[in-house]
Amino acid sequence: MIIVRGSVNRKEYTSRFSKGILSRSLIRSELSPDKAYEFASRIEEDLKNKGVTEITTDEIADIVVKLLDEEEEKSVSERYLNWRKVREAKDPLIILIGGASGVGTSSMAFEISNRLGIKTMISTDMIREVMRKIVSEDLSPVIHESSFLAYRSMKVAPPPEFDFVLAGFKDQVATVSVGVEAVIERALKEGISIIIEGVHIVPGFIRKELMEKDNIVMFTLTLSDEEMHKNRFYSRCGDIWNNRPLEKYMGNFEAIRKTNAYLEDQARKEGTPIIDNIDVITTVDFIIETLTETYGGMKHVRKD
Ligand SMILES: Nc1ncnc2c1ncn2[C@@H]1O[C@H](COP(=O)(O)OP(=O)(O)OP(=O)(O)O)[C@@H](O)[C@H]1O
Ligand SMILES: O=C(O)[C@@H](CO)OP(=O)(O)O
Repeated sequence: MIIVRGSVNRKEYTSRFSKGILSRSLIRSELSPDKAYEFASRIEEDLKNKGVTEITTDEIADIVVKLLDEEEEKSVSERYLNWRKVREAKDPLIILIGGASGVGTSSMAFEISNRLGIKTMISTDMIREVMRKIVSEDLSPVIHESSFLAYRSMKVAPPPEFDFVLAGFKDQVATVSVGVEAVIERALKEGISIIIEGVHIVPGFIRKELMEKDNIVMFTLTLSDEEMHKNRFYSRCGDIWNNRPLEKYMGNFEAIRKTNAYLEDQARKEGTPIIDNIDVITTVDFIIETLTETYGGMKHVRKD
């Protein structure tokens, strides 16, 4: 039996060498499950042949990187190392992924959570749903509508020179942002990494003293191609569990595109990393590389 020594959140642990655990971290680096399991089996076999009975996670990582560099593209070992940088950091990582309805924030959040092994993920739609139960429609009518339809329930119509769709959208975002900040503060207090995604993650709406922390990183997803954006709604409505009617989004597509343009403007104004969410791998690589540049720097890697 091979004993593995490692540490998580500065707590030392020992466990038996597991091909399954090693395979999962290789799959996160975009290796196919079969190849990941084959690599894990070869590494275990090699350790046994050398009579190794105890090894550290860092030593395993060195063996993995050497093998990946010998047999795979450089990008695979880079992904593997990026993932370890983020996991070894001493501060919890709070990733905020915003974008207009249908752009792909939920899907990208799921991909990133898999790639980085971040287990906690919440959507701003869920936060809004909780707020709807607590805050009555009389008190805050704007949160009881979709973001792109919030204008319909504004108590006072905006001045004629204002865009009414964006006036309602901003009202709802400002209100739901209070809930988003509460989740961020709780994650910081508990010391857990989390991904928060949704239309209410808008640059400029989260308190500056939170956004100035370099373990809180926001991304804005956009879709410059309107047809591709429309197709995203068709694709989502094809999901078997989907109960959101396609007509609602197609019938308000122009309003949704206005929120997309507004999100882009806010991202440019606030210097928020923005990506055209055309392709899953490109988007995920962009987010991971940006995180590694900002968050993965030496100042975050655990010293002890
Ligand atoms: N990069 C991508 N490439 C191809 N398809 C994508 C991509 N991102 C998302 N999709 C698909 O687009 C559809 C909408 O994605 P998703 O549900 O994540 O959007 P959303 O932004 O969360 O929407 P909403 O905020 O309204 O829930 C889904 O069917 C998803 O599979
Ligand atoms: O408010 C919105 O824009 C969307 C975002 O997902 O939510 P709903 O499905 O309630 O319209």
